[in-house]
Amino acid sequence: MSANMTSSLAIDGSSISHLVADYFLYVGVISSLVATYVFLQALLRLTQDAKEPELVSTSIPFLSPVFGMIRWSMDFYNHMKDEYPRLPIYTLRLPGTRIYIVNSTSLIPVIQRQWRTLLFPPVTARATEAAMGGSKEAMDIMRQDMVTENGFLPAYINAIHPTLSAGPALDELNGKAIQVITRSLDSMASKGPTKVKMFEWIRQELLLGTTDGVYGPANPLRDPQNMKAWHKYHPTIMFLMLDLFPHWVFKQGIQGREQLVKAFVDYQAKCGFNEGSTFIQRWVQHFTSRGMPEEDIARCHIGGMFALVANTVPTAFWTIYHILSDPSVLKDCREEVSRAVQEKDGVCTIDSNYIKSSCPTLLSTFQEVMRFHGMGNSVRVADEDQMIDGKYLIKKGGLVMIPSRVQHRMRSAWGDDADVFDPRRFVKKPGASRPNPVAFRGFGGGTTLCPGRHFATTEISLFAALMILRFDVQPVSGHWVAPTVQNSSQAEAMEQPDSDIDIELRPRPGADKIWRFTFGGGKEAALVAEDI
Ligand code: HEM
Repeated sequence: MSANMTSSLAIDGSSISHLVADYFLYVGVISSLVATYVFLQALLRLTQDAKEPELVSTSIPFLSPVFGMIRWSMDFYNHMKDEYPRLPIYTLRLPGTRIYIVNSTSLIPVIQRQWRTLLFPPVTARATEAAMGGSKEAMDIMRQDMVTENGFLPAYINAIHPTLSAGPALDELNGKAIQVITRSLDSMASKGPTKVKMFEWIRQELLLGTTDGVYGPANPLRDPQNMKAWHKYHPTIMFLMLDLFPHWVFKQGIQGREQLVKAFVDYQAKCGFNEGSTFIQRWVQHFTSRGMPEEDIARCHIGGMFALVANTVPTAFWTIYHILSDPSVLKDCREEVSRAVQEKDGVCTIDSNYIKSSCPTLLSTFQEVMRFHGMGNSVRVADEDQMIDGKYLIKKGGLVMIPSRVQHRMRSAWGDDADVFDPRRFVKKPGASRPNPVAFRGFGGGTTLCPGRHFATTEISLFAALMILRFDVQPVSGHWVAPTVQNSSQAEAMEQPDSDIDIELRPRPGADKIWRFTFGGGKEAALVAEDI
C-alpha cells in the first residue's frame, strides 16, 4: 500500500467515526427534546384538574400561549374566541402561571360577585411595586389585608368614591378642569387659523386640564420639566409592570419617574393638596392616615396620575376624531350642543347638565369609541381554590381575565355589525332593544368599576362640545385617515394611535366670545350596567 492510500484510508476511518459521533449526538439531542416534550405535555395534563376550564393552546407546552400573545398582540383573545367558539371560559398555561380567560358574557356577573375571593388589589399592589417603585414598607401596608373593607386598597377606593360620584365635589373638579381647557382654547381662538398635531395637542390640553383640576395651583405638571419627565416615563410603564428586563434598559423612563417622585414629594411637603380638589384631599388623607411613607405617597401619586390621564387622553382623541371625520355626526353633534348654549352680553354659557343628558349623538359616539377602541383586560387573582357557576374550578393563585375586546366584538351582544364603528349605536331607538349592558366593559365592572368614569365622561364630552362649537377643523392632508393602533401599550384600556394627524383649527364666528360652563344638580351620564 502506498503512503497516500494509507493516509486516505486513515482519513476515511476518522470521517466514519465522526459521522457515527454526530449521529449519536443528533439522536441524543432529538431524544432529549422528545423526552422533554413528552415530560412537559405529561406535566401540563397531570397538573390540570378535570374540573378546571378546558385547557387549550398546548402544542408547545407552556409556550404556545406566549407565542400566540406575541403573534396576535391585542387581538390574541379574539383570535382564541374564534378558534374555540364553544368555550365559555378556558385555561391557558404559561410558565409559572395559569390564566382563565372568560368569553361568556353571562359568566361576568358571576365572577364579579366573587370579589372576596377573586381579588383585584394584588394587581394594583404589583403595579405599584414594579412600575412605581414602591418600597417594602409601602408594599407591606398595601398587602396587609386585600379582602375586607379595612384593608388599605379597598378602603382607598371607598375613600375617594364619594368625591368622584355625582355631587358638588365632582362638579367642582370638572368645572376646574374645563376652565383650564377653555382658557387654552381662548388663546387658540385669538390666534386665527392654527395648525397642530391632533393627538399631541389633545394630550396637552387634557393633561393640563385634568391635573390642574385634581392637584390645584401647585400642580407639579405645570412645570414643563416635569411634563417632559412624564412623557419619558409613561411609555415604559407597561414594560416595568411586566418586570421581564433589568431596569437599566429603561434608564430614561426611570429617570423621568424619579424626577416626578421628587416633584410630588415637594407637593406633599408644601401641602399643595390643600388647594386641590376634594378628591385629592381625601386621597392624601387616606394615605397619610395609614402611615404610608412620604416618598411612597409621591410614588402612588404617579400611579394615580396614570389612572387619571392614561385612558382619558386616547378616549378624547378617538371621540373627537370620529366626530370630526364624519360630516353627518359632526352636524348632529353641533346641533345638539348648540342647544346647550345661552348667550347674553357676549358671554356664551354652556349648560353641562344638558350636554350630559340631552346630546344623544355625542354621548353615543363617546360610548361607541369605548366599545370599538376599548382594550382593557380585567384581571383578578384567585385567593383560594373555588368554583365558578358551580362548574369551573379556579385554582388558588390563578388569574381570571375578562378581555373587553372579546365582549366588545361579540355578535350575540352587538349584532352582525359588531366589527363596524357605528356612532349612533347607543342612541335609543323607539321599539329597539338596548344592547346587553354587561357586554360593555369600557370602564370595567363590579367592585372595580372605574370610579373616575363620570369625571372622564364629562370632561371629554365638554371638551368635544367646546371644540366643535368654536372651531372648524380639517386635516391638513385633506382626508381623514384613521391611524393604525398596532403599537398600543397593553397597560392601557384604550387603543392608542400609532401616528399623529396634522390638523388646522379655524375659529368659527363667535369663537372669540367669552365661554363658560354651568354645573350642578344634574345626573351623570349612565353608560355602564351599574349606572343604568
Ligand atoms: C376614559 C377614561 C378612563 C377609562 C377608559 C378607564 C378605564 C378603567 C377600567 C377599564 C378600569 C377597571 C379595571 C379592572 O377592573 O380591571 C378602571 C379602574 C380604575 N380607574 Fe379608570 N378609566 C378612565 C378614567 C379614570 C379616571 C379619570 C380616574 C381617576 C379619577 C380613574 C381611576 C380608576 C381607578 C382608581 C381604578 C381602579 C378601581 C379599583 O381599584 O377598584 N379612571 N378604569
